[in-house]
Amino acid sequence: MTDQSVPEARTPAPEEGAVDALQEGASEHASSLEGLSRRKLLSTVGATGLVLGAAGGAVGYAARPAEATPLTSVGADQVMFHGKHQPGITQGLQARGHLVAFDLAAGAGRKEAAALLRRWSQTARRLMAGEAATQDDTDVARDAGPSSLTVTFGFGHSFFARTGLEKQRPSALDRLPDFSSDHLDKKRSDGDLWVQIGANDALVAFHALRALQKDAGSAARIRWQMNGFNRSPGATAHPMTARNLMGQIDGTRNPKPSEPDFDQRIFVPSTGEPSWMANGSYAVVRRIRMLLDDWEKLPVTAQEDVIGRRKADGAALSGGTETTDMDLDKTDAKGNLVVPINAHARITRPDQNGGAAMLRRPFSYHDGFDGDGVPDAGLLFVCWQADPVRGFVPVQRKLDRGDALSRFIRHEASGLFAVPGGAAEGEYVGQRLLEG
Ligand SMILES: C=CC1=C(C)c2cc3[nH]c(cc4nc(cc5[nH]c(cc1n2)c(C)c5CCC(=O)O)C(CCC(=O)O)=C4C)c(C)c3C=C
Ligand SMILES: [Fe+2]
Repeated sequence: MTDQSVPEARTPAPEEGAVDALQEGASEHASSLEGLSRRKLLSTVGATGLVLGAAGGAVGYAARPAEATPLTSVGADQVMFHGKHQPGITQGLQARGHLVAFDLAAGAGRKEAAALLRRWSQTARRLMAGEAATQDDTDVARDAGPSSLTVTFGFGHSFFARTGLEKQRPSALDRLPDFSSDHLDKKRSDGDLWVQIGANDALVAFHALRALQKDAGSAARIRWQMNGFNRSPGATAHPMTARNLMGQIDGTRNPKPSEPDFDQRIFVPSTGEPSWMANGSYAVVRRIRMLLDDWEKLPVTAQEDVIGRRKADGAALSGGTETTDMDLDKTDAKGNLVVPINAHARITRPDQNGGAAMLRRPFSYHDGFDGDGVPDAGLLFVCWQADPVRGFVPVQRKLDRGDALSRFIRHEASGLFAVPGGAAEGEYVGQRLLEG
């Protein structure tokens, strides 16, 4: 029963009286609480019908049975760290996200990078399983289950020169072209290493962020960090496509894993080049500010023309429901196209871009208000593809020439990262690059 791999410092210390209560029907569990992982503790007591909670107004952690309070599935949901692909690509949107870029420290090279990726992978595996990070865990995520935590690691263009691995740099990682409408802040762009953290609990996500930052030690320092969010699971009456901060249903036409060409579009094939990128993917990250003061002045019908879809239910302006195919040729009584020629959802379609497709998996962000009250809010646009030159780039080139949405958004930061395939048991992410 006891999981010796979990540091004692992270085990819950039941409040006085709590153990007594636990012993009613669960004495074997109460006596072996020491050493249980956070997740195992929750599921074990859950199975006995008892749930530990921090109820009762106690300061800090109080393992106290809260009768008939089930552990919600939000906390219990777990994503596996090991697998063919890294986590955090095909999973559903999480309520909380941190995007962080690190630069290797001066003097740190391939050896230090390998040790760092090993440490990071171990930490990510533990945290995603609901376990403690280290002996001196901060307890920030104590009481919570894994909460669908995912941690994803990527390498930026500059990583390869710093580690003497230029020959291993994929051509797909060539720098993105300049786009005429870009307003990029270089300090918040690019980076040697990129980490994406997502979870359905804000404390679980922050806990992972802090643990990974500590793991970086003297090998790497944070270059930039962005914090994002999505709707909380269970907030809507039934599962729905997400909304963004413009109020639109966003994600409707994302490629679906059930589609036959999904893997081909999103992942480097297992026989792909370079071989260390087998089953990996490329993430384009753009911090896109929404000019909400301008957007919110538009009547809803004008907003709908900008996108080409209805705001309420996401259906194409040509009719039907959210999932009905858009009729690009449909005209109204006056002969005008019902989906305007410059509508964002028309212009970005794969069939209008030589098949270019990407999996969009964004977080919204809000970093307060500028001095004049203008919101600094928008989309941390993260999209995944097997090759950005055939995914993001042609679509963004077209958007850069001006679609109807362009005057309401501004690209303020950018990054492109090679995200290797998932680590097998006993391996760390990027091992085939760093030790190959
Ligand atoms: C370069 C790629 C894209 C950027 C940048 C982008 C920014 C952006 N998009 C929205 C809102 C919506 N986008 C929608 C569809 C859509 N957008 C892209 C690409 C980029 N968007 C694609 C490939 C698609 C799907 C096209 C298709 O296959 O039909 C939609 C419609 C609903 C949907 O399908 O998701 C909305 C709404 C915002 C707000 C934004 C920048 C802030
Ligand atoms: Fe879009």
